[in-house]
Amino acid sequence: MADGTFAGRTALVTGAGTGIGRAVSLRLLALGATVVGVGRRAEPLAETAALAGTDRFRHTSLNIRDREAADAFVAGLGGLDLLVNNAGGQFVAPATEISRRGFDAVVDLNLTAQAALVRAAYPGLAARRGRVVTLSLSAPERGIAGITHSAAARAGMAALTASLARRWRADGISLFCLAPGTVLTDGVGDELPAEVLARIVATTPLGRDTTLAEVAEWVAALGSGVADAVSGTLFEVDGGSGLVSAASLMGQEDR
Ligand SMILES: CCC/C=C/C(=O)SCCNC(=O)CCNC(=O)[C@H](O)C(C)(C)COP(=O)([O-])OP(=O)([O-])OC[C@H]1O[C@@H](n2cnc3c(N)ncnc32)[C@H](O)[C@@H]1OP(=O)([O-])[O-]
Ligand SMILES: NC(=O)C1=CN([C@@H]2O[C@H](COP(=O)(O)OP(=O)(O)OC[C@H]3O[C@@H](n4cnc5c(N)ncnc54)[C@H](OP(=O)(O)O)[C@@H]3O)[C@@H](O)[C@H]2O)C=CC1
Repeated sequence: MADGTFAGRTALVTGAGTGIGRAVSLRLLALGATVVGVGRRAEPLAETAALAGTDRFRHTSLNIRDREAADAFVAGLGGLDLLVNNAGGQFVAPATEISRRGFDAVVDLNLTAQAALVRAAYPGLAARRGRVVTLSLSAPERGIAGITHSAAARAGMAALTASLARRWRADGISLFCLAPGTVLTDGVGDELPAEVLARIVATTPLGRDTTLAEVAEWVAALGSGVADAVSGTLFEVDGGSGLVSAASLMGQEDR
């Protein structure tokens, strides 16, 4: 993306204090955007602000699962050029060991709360003919044993994105899902043992992880408008890992 691509544009990035959300925020800022970063914890957001070194980064503690607070916050932003629905995640567990509360928490974070953010952002996006980029997982519709709750939620978000794209085209709004392969963030490191991560990366056809810089550039490109001939699509920017990793994150004994 060329310098200044986002000058005068405003983006909301969820999960902006860590990993992918931080990298995306810094890239959008470098391209001239004003970025509103949210997450539950103030400290990582403040670290992103220090790295950004510009008053074009504004940050606020917000739990996107707190529906009333999230709706009010998004409404208060007014016109919005880009929503980056990045806050998400799950825990790895056999399907038979996921409690009702555990299932609900993951579906709430990765589908219901993300969908509510998109809904809340609609007036602001329509005012600016804006875009939505939702971070997702590769090939959720082909199944990912070990994170069945998250695969179900991400497939739901992909379906919602496609459904809204059909209707919101008339308002000039484009929506995308972006599934990176393995991005070696602290978040994924906390979630999966190092040997599992190494196996996933080693079996990726490209032979490596997806870098933060690659993910950030893809989000910037999708958010910029260069891809507006497309809408409603899930892009798998994963080095082919979705082709081979749909089997299991856990091993054959998973139920
Ligand atoms: C993996 C492939 C590539 C993907 C990479 C990434 O996504 S990188 C991004 C990586 N980053 C992230 O993933 C970060 C985002 N993740 C999160 O914010 C949270 O982990 C959460 C949303 C998944 C749960 O949020 P919350 O605060 O609502 O959770 P809570 O503590 O209140 O528990 C609710 C229920 O869940 C249950 N439970 C929890 N852990 C386990 C477990 N290991 N086992 C079994 N169950 C578990 C817990 O027991 C409870 O049920 P119970 O016992 O009452 O019946
Ligand atoms: N890393 C990878 O290999 C891959 C990652 N992804 C997806 O990309 C996204 C970012 O992942 P990554 O950067 O690696 O992981 P992180 O764990 O670093 O990022 C998750 C971010 O979301 C925020 N967050 C979590 N829950 C909430 C909430 N309820 N309200 C507000 N913010 C919340 C966290 O901040 P806080 O805790 O302060 O709220 C954190 O900043 C996730 O959706 C992840 O599933 C997809 C495929 C692969």
